[in-house]
Amino acid sequence: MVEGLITVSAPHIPLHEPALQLRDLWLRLGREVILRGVNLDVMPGEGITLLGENGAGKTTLLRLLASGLRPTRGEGRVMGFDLRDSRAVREYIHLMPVDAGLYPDLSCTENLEFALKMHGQSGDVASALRRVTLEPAASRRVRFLSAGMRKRLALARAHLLARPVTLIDEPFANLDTAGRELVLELLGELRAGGVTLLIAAHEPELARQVAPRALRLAAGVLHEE
Ligand SMILES: Nc1ncnc2c1ncn2[C@@H]1O[C@H](COP(=O)(O)OP(=O)(O)OP(=O)(O)O)[C@@H](O)[C@H]1O
Repeated sequence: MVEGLITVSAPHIPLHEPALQLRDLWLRLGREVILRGVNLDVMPGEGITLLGENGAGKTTLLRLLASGLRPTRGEGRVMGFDLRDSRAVREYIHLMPVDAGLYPDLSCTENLEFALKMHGQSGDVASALRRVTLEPAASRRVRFLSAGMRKRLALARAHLLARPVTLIDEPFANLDTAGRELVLELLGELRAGGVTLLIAAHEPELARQVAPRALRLAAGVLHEE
C-alpha cells in the first residue's frame, strides 16, 4: 500500500444505515449502573469525540460497542448487526484500548503481522512502523517499549487495519508533541478514507480536529455537547 493511502477493508459496508446505533441501552457492572438509557446514531464516515469525566463510562461504552460487554437492557447495532452477535460485529470493528492492547512477548513487527493475519488482511508492516518512527525498534519485544512507544505501535495497528469502525481510547495519553501530531495525522487519514471514528479523550480541542461531533457521557447518559 502507498504510504498515507487508506482503503477501508470490509466484507460489505451499507452506507445508508447507521454505522453505530444504540436504543435505550442500559449497562450494569456489578452493583453499578454505568449506562442509563443511551441512544446513539452515528452515520458511516462520521467522526465522534466522546467526552466525560474520569469514571463516566467512556471506556465501558467503547467496549460495549466492540461487543466486549453485553448490554443489560436495550438494543445496539454495529453496521446493521446486533451488538450481541460478537462474531459479526468484530468483522467491522477495531478497538484501540487505553493500554494499547498489544502482545508483550511479540515484537513490534510480529504484533502488526499478527493483527493483519487475524483479520485476513495484508499490509506493509515496515512502512507502518516507519510512519510512527518505530522502525529502529521493529524487532524489540513490546514489553521493553515505553508507554508512548506502545501507543505509537497501537496507532500504527489501527491505521494499518483501517477497520470500517475504529474506536480509539485516549489516543493522546503518554505522547509527546510530535506523537500527538502523528495521532491527528493518522486518524485524519482514516477518516478521509471513510472510516467511522469514535475517540474517547480528555483533550476535546485535539480530538475534535479529526472527530468534530462531540458527545458527553455524564451520570450514565449521553448528550450532544
Ligand atoms: N469490570 C468492571 N466491574 C465493575 N465496574 C467496572 C468495571 N469496569 C469499569 N467499571 C466501573 O465503570 C465506571 C466507568 O469506568 P470507565 O473506565 O468506563 O470510565 P472512563 O469514562 O473511561 O474513565 P477514565 O476517563 O478515567 O478513563 C467506573 O465507575 C468503573 O469503576
